Amino acid sequence: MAFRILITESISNEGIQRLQETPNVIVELRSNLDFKDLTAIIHQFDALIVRSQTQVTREIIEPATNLKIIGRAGVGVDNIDLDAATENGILVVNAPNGNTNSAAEHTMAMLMALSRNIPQAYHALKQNKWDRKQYIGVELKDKTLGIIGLGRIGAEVAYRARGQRMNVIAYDPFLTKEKASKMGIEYGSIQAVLQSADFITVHTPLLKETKHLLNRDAFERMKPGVQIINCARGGIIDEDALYEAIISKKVVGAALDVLEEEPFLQHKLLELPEVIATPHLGASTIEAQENVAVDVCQDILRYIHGGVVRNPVNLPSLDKEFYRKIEPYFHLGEKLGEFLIYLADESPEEITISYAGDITSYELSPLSRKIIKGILKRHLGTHVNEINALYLANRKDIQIHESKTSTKKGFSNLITVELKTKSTKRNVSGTLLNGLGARIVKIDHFSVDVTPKGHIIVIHHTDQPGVIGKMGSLLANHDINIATMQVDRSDIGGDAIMMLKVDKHVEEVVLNKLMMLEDIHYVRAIDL
Ligand SMILES: NC(=O)C1=CN([C@@H]2O[C@H](COP(=O)(O)OP(=O)(O)OC[C@H]3O[C@@H](n4cnc5c(N)ncnc54)[C@H](O)[C@@H]3O)[C@@H](O)[C@H]2O)C=CC1
Ligand SMILES: O=C(O)CCC(=O)C(=O)O
Repeated sequence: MAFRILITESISNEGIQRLQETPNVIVELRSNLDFKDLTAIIHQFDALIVRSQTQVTREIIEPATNLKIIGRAGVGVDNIDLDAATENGILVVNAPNGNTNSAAEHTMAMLMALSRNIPQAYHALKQNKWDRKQYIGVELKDKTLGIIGLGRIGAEVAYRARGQRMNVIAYDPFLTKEKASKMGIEYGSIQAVLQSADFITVHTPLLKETKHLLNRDAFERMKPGVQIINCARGGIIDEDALYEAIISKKVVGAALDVLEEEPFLQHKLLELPEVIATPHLGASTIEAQENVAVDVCQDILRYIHGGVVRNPVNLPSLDKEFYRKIEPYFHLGEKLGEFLIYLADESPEEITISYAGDITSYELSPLSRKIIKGILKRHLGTHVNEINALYLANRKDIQIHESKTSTKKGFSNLITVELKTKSTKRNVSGTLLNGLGARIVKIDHFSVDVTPKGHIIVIHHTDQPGVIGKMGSLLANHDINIATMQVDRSDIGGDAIMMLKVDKHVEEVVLNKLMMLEDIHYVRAIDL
């Protein structure tokens, strides 16, 4: 079946072409959709690509029953309801690197236009006013630029501002004094930035914690005559507080590329002569648009081809080399989860995943997600995937524990998954045998050696002469061929387990007959 991609905003052809050239991919460009149209057609698509204007809310995501991936051609994902995407198992990818330069350059353009009143002077000239007194500016040299948020763009702005011979002071929760000093800038608390800067530029994402970061209280702490730049997100600045600070002359200029509601046309801030603005142009360069379109489209193609996406937003990111090494364990882990859930008679309450041996040198959370997916998918079906596995487990009040030890437990690598229900605990262990692939090597306290693939019957019985024979005859009577058999027991005449690999699915009626045989405690038919 074709993979259908909907693109709702203008993105560079460089990216679109790559999608269009891929066999079995259908691309629809629909930049004129309103909310209602989008809600009505979204179920037809496997992927959605947006920039910053399309609001991908829960109301869009919930009817998107076929949607698997949302690509954001840019950095900020505040227009996408990530919780709703994660809950619905939809991967979100973005393009975080492609527009860094452009946004940093735009910030510098705004800073310079602001300090020299360029837009206002140009506007006056266009109205035949030759006014040189009104538009006296200030030099940037030796002024202090305060940067709040020293990530990709903030750091690029810092380097450029140093080039303008400005002093730079920055606050970012991840910035250290050492890192700041290596960059030739000063490390400061947010208060220090607010109090000492002549110009303040914000470069954080819009989050709960950064909403109205520059509020009345923040403006009060600033130096009189400060100027403000926002090329990040509307909402980081409280617009009413900024308006008041300009009216009171505390703030003498503001350059805004973004406002809380976009598109913005008739905003009270735009009426103030101290405010200059652009219509969210930070990333609007040929280069940035090509970069982000190519990056996001390539990630969508990687997804289609089963590869590792580079810029996942709601999944841990995996590097290619790491993925190559851990991928065989993904298969084993998911199969262990699928196997184990068949042994549980009640709903799972706790899942404990224990890793032992060399595998513990890797970051294991992606593997744990696969195992949990394997456990949940028997009851939740294809709805569960590695994106929402943790969320769904959480919603079902299943506790997840993970432990690891580099000490080898009989195998160079061993994964043990334990499933606790109200009345039982069952566990299964698996390993990757060098050159031989995945094996289940332990079920509860019994040792086995079974490939986690195909049709398997697990029989728990009492170790008695004749049990195996009766089983074999019953299966033969139903035309079920046994391919391999494994038996282990705790002691002579004690608890025993039998694992039969058979050539076809075993029907319920046959299982019931097996259960009726003497000395049988339980029987499970597992299809992996
Ligand atoms: N105007 C435009 O067209 C564009 C806007 N952007 C926006 O620019 C912003 C920055 O983008 P990037 O630098 O790529 O992101 P980034 O993720 O590389 O950097 C964000 C930084 O903000 C810091 N931060 C988070 N909370 C903070 C807080 N409370 N106080 C101080 N720092 C905090 C983070 O630690 C991080 O270092 C984003 O909001 C993004 O959406 C990005 C590209 C273009
Ligand atoms: O031009 C765009 O799509 C907006 C870019 C942007 O704001 C971002 O990447 O966060």
